[in-house]
Amino acid sequence: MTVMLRRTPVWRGTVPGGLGPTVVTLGVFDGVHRGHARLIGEAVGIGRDRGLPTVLVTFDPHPARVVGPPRCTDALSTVERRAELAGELGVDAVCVLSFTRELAAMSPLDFVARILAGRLRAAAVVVGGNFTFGHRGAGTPDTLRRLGHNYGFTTHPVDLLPLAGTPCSSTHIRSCLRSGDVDGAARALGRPHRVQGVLGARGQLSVEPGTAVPAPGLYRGRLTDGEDVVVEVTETGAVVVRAARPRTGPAAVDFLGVSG
Ligand SMILES: Cc1cc2nc3c(=O)[nH]c(=O)nc-3n(C[C@H](O)[C@H](O)[C@H](O)COP(=O)(O)O)c2cc1C
Ligand SMILES: Nc1ncnc2c1ncn2[C@@H]1O[C@H](COP(=O)(O)OP(=O)(O)OP(=O)(O)O)[C@@H](O)[C@H]1O
Repeated sequence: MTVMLRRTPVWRGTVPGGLGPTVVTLGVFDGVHRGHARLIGEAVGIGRDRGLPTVLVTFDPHPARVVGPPRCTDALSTVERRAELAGELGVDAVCVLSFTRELAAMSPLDFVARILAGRLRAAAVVVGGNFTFGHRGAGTPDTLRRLGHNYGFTTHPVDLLPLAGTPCSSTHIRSCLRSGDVDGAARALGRPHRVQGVLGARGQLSVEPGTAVPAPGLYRGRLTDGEDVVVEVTETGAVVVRAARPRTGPAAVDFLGVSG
């Protein structure tokens, strides 16, 4: 288990002693979209009311890369960016669980006993109404509520934030990006979609494999140092930044809209 504390770059190891009891919110949280923000807001509120730290528990890689039917899991954010955004929303610590086949095989009871109650000493658990966990996704918010009676935590299922009739979801944002609808992605995220990577001499932005980039086309973008740029996504999915002031090295570009 990796733990990242706000203003601490990366903490690797077990949950630091003295962190618990905690308020825990659970899920992948890719992109930290507006629905996730509702959930995190609820968790942070409970943490403040009870005087407890709020811990966001996330999974890496995306569980759907390890188990279940294949589906698009292109990453809307790196784990570090997820942690940064969660920190901005008031989360005190982020635990990254390696989603392995071994973890996937854990029963809901084992996950609660060993991880939620055992290591995190959860006093409250906040999840979306559609959250599932444990082998074959058998655990639900109701399972958490029942187990919580024995393990001493309260369970807080949160209604899913809708977006034009359907729940706001990472899947919806990935689908917006695949069709080049960066405005739709931004509406669900609550901010422009950001792609991080390393800028090369000809403006090419090298990104981690499996990063969600918009459909091929030309976009208005902004580098995180504030410069407005044109960004081309090529037919092969390469990202090329056309900046007046070329530079190289680590960079991030926000997709503001379609160009032209
Ligand atoms: C301990 C544990 C075991 C899991 N086992 C499975 C599994 O066997 N099959 C599966 O499709 N998903 C499994 N999952 C993934 C969950 O169903 C779910 O995708 C994950 O908890 C992320 O929730 P979210 O999609 O609401 O963010 C497991 C999750 C956990 C925490
Ligand atoms: N629209 C929403 N409103 C409130 N909570 C949400 C919403 N969408 C997801 N959640 C909750 O946020 C946590 C993280 O969920 P998850 O990362 O699976 O989001 P997602 O957007 O549904 O992802 P994906 O589309 O990839 O399945 C879970 O507890 C989930 O129930």
